[in-house]
Amino acid sequence: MLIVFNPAAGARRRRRLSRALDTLARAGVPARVAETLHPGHATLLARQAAGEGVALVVAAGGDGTIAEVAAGLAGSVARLGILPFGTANVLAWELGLPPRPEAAAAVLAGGRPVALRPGLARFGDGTQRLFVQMLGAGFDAQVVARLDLGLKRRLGRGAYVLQGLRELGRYPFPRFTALLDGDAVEVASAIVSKGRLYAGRHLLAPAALPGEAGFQVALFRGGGALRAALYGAALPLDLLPRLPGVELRHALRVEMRGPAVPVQADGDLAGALPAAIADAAGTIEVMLP
Ligand SMILES: Nc1ncnc2c1ncn2[C@@H]1O[C@H](COP(=O)(O)OP(=O)(O)OP(=O)(O)O)[C@@H](O)[C@H]1O
Repeated sequence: MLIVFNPAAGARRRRRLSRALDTLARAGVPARVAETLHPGHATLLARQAAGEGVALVVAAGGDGTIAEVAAGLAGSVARLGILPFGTANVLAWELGLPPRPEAAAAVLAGGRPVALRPGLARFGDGTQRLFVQMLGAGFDAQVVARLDLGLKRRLGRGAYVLQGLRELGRYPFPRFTALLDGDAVEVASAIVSKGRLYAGRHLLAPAALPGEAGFQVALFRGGGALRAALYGAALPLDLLPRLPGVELRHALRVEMRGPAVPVQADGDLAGALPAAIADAAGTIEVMLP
């Protein structure tokens, strides 16, 4: 087993890592640790490990680290493990993974593999981005783009709230076109989701099913600071999907065109529109309880 550890993800991450390693050692499971040195490094480390025949490559970090490791494992038979040490850990909540390092390590040692079907975004500049949980275009990506890593370390998820409030006053909410299996909708923001949850444990897409082909797409037709503030307030109450102006639809393919609004994937800035999103070519087996 190789553990790809992102030292920049989440809080108290080194202590969490040593608690997970203790559990693995007690269970007699050999584990090697490789630290990421820069964004994107986890993909290289995972790809190399899969090429060397490592059977289980573990992402120790948040959703961004998981997505990077998954991108490195795509097309191989290596399995994905998760030690949820990030800030929001949306995928871990979605999959029912335990947050305590000891319990998460026990899943690596004795869990069952389940197929995960990531999404893949292709951008107009030719770049591609694999994502495991969700991709957002518009306001949420603007918040992610402007978020300072130091602030995130100090405040955790509160940093997103603070940055969101800052962006309310300056984001212009440009409209763009989302094509859902060819059907055009004008929106101010859109979130293309594999799962039910968003920004931690908050409900975004109640109809999402694990392993399902395609995506649940949350369409935010109206822009403006007031409306975005309302959506932000509704999110922790799990009321967002029920608000007027929020529409949820299933689609196998999503294309987004228009002004170059920012796009985030799994909580990290990924690029700007235009983007075309579909399921990635294969599945990846992830270890679950
Ligand atoms: N050594 C490093 N220094 C700085 N950034 C790094 C390093 N290694 C990886 N990264 C980047 O850190 C970013 C954040 O990681 P990640 O998403 O895993 O944690 P998080 O943001 O705390 O958690 P979550 O996404 O669950 O909120 C990723 O974009 C990753 O590319």
